[in-house]
Amino acid sequence: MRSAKDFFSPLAVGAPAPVREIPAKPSRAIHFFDPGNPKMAAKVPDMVGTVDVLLGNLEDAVKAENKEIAREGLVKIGQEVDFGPTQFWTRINSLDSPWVLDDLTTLVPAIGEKLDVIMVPKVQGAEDIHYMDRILAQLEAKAGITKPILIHAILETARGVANIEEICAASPRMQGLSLGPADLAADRRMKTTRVGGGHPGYLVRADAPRNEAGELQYDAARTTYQQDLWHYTIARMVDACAMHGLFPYYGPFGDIKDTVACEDQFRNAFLLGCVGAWSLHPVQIKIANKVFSPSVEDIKHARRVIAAMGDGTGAVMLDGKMEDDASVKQCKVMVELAERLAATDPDLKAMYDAIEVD
Ligand SMILES: CC(=O)SCCNC(=O)CCNC(=O)[C@H](O)C(C)(C)COP(=O)(O)OP(=O)(O)OC[C@H]1O[C@@H](n2cnc3c(N)ncnc32)[C@H](O)[C@@H]1OP(=O)(O)O
Ligand SMILES: O=CC(=O)O
Ligand SMILES: [Mg+2]
Repeated sequence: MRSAKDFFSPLAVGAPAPVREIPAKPSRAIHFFDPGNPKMAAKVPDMVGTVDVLLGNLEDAVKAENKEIAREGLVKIGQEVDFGPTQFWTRINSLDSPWVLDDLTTLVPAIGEKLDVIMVPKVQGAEDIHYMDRILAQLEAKAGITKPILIHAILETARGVANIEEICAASPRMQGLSLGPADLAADRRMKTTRVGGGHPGYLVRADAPRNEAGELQYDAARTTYQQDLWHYTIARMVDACAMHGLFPYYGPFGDIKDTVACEDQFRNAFLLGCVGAWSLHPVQIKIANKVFSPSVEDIKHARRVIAAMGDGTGAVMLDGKMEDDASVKQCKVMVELAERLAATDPDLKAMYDAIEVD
């Protein structure tokens, strides 16, 4: 591990200086597209401004025989499209694949100045981030890139989850983490075959009722409550990210048609502290934009608490509830997020501006 003294030194002569703070840019939906799929690629220019992040995916979901076409397609898009307020990310192939070296040596010189973040799949430990950190510095130096490309790691191996702290702390380039529930389930030998989301078998059941004689009726109909398979990992990811100044994201929700359950899964992640989720299909962008933006009710309440709390210390009663130093901080989290999102989302700005605080 590098010492605190040289943590922020470039790892190659001529590479740009690492950032000291990860910019909190809107990233409610990280929208995946296959740059080698002509239909999807053609939609990218029109999606600019409608989604916070456009990500050209080179890894899983791109067939082995199309890896080069996808990489070339991404270079073309990167060179031709003006991304305006939308961030431009890519997911490269995994570090143990035969494609990743070509991904990096092609993308950084060709479109490195435009790429905000590189998502690295199947990260196992700090050694993977150190590898990326050094090679990116070398490539940036060689290509004369002026701003460092950030790294986003997917949490999708058991070892990656076990090493989550060292992954987050491995480089000043670390931008965030995403939960990768499909690969993680396989790697952990979980018994779900779904790409994210819940599972009807993962539940708790209400206690058995008793009959008039006081005997337990195990066969009686009982309410069951489906639980969230991903709660533990998401909560762990949120803590690690908050501690290290990074941003946590829920990953893919594969049941594209079930927009209702997708919204629930995204909302759980939002409530736990995630800033966004992946969108695999255009229909999921709207869901993420809605769920990861504080609601009008939340902002109305937060503004009332902040106003009532004055200098932010002490305790007051508002609508029959106690508010104090801690709850005003919770409210500020909401208001600051709303302001940040509203700065690039005029519809959201209009919605928040119309709120009247009584
Ligand atoms: C576990 C993981 O690693 S998840 C991350 C990797 N997976 C991905 O990136 C998957 C990305 N998404 C996709 O490949 C596709 O959305 C699929 C395969 C899920 C569904 O594709 P389709 O069956 O074509 O969906 P559908 O018919 O509803 O598409 C409607 C239109 O939206 C387009 N579209 C679909 N997905 C996308 C997308 N992600 N981005 C842009 N356009 C898209 C289609 O090309 C189609 O265009 P058309 O109207 O001009 O014909
Ligand atoms: O890459 C994502 C996953 O769920 O696997
Ligand atoms: Mg994966």
